[in-house]
Amino acid sequence: MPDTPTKAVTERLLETPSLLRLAPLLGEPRASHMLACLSHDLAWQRPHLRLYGREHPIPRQQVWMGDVGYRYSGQDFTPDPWHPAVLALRQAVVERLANAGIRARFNSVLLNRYADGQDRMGWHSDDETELGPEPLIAAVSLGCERPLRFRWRDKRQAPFNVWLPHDSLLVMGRGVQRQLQHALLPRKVPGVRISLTFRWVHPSQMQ
Ligand SMILES: O=C(O)CCC(=O)C(=O)O
Ligand SMILES: [Fe+2]
Repeated sequence: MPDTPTKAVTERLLETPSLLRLAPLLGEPRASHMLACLSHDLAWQRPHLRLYGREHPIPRQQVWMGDVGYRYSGQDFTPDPWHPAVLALRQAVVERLANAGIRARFNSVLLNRYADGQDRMGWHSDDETELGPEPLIAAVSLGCERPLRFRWRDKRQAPFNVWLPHDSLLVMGRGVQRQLQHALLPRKVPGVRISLTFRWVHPSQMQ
C-alpha cells in the first residue's frame, strides 16, 4: 500500500443513536504493520461457549486485554496485559475521537481474529451490565474489508451493512447497543481480518 497521506474522512452513518465511521486511523505503513504485529504476537484463543447445552468452539479467535476482568456469554475472562502496540492503537483512537469532538476513555479491548470469510460473530449487543447503561464502543478494523450488519431491535427500519475497510474506526455511540444488534456474518472474502473493540468496563460492578 502507498506510503502517502490520505485525507481523513468522518462519515455520519446514523444521527440518533450516533454511528460514525472514520478513516484512515493510522495510515500506511503503520496500519499494515499493526495487523502483522497483532496477528503474530498475541496469544489468540478459541474458547468454547455453551450453546443449547452443548460446547462449541467460537468461530473466530479472540484475546481480551485490559485492566479489569470481564464476563461474556456467562463466562469470566481474565484479560491479558496490554500489548504496547495495542496501547499505541488505543492512544490513536482516543486522539482521533477527541479531534471529532468525542471524549472517551477505554480500559478494555476485545480483539477478534477472523482467519477467513467463514469466521464470524453472531447477532448480539454489547450490553453487559458492567459496560454501564449507554456504552460508547470504538471498533478498529484491520485487514480484509467486511461488512458489519446492523438490525433494529424494534424493526423500525430495514437491517443495513456497514463496510469496514482496513484502518477504519467505527464509533458505536450511546444508545446503539440498546436500540440495535450487530453481527459479522460469514461471507466469501479472501483474507484475515482483525477487529479491536475498545470499551470501558466499570470495575465496581464486577463480582
Ligand atoms: O469484528 C467486528 O467488527 C465486530 C466485533 C464485535 O462486535 C465485538 O467485539 O463485540
Ligand atoms: Fe459487538
